[in-house]
Amino acid sequence: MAAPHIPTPSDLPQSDPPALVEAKAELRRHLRALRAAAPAPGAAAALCRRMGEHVRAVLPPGACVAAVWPLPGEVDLRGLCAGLHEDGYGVLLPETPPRGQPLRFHRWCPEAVMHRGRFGTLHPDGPAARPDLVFVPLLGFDRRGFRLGYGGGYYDRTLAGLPGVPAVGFGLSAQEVPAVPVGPYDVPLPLIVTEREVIRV
Ligand SMILES: Nc1nc2c(c(=O)[nH]1)N(C=O)[C@@H](CNc1ccc(C(=O)N[C@@H](CCC(=O)O)C(=O)O)cc1)CN2
Ligand SMILES: Nc1ncnc2c1ncn2[C@@H]1O[C@H](COP(=O)(O)OP(=O)(O)OP(=O)(O)O)[C@@H](O)[C@H]1O
Repeated sequence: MAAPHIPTPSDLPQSDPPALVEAKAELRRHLRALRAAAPAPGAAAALCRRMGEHVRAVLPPGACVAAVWPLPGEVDLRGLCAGLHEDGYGVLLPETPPRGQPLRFHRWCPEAVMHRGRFGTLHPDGPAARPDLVFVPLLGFDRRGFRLGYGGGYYDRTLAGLPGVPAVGFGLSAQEVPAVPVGPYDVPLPLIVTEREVIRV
């Protein structure tokens, strides 16, 4: 059997084709509107609980988990971050670099000084660190593990630079769609946690 073809930067276009960019933008608008409706009571707390259970099942204390500091409208992971920190896990949060670069992760603790970054994000002061697991925020997702974010391509680029590091998508079940439109850089997530289930692809 022929070896699978792994695309390299030299044979991939620099961005998605225009029709795909438009299809993703349209779905983002739809998902943002959907998200603006109040989520089911308890759904965010249930999602955070499942995410914490997943970390504790697959990683020993001392390991580093990359989460995100909430942007408006997103599930708030700050309680999860505090709980993991309390249990001895390293908690990392992303610094958002200029578009085209991968995210840089910094260690967070409850006393951390937070800096304002691009697109309204906040990240902790302090040294950069390598995660042992990356939680990936989802605006939308499908059962094949494909995801849609805010369109920066940040996570696709970041995960491409962290081979072997488990990536776990997270979102509310209301964010599931039949099929996310995908391009050459979109790599499916092996695992997605929602408030209802853990989807293994
Ligand atoms: N909480 C959180 N942090 C995160 C992400 C995320 O999805 N959620 N990211 C995931 O990659 C990175 C930041 N990526 C982003 C990329 C683009 C935009 C953006 O274009 N924002 C628009 C408008 C947003 C809106 O319509 O509300 C803007 O600020 O103009 C925001 C974040 C890293 N940190
Ligand atoms: N590894 C990569 N190398 C080069 N270009 C990439 C890479 N990953 C994604 N891109 C390009 O970045 C652009 C944005 O990607 P996409 O629309 O998939 O973002 P997203 O996954 O929704 O955003 P995010 O990852 O920031 O949440 C697309 O044009 C895509 O082709």
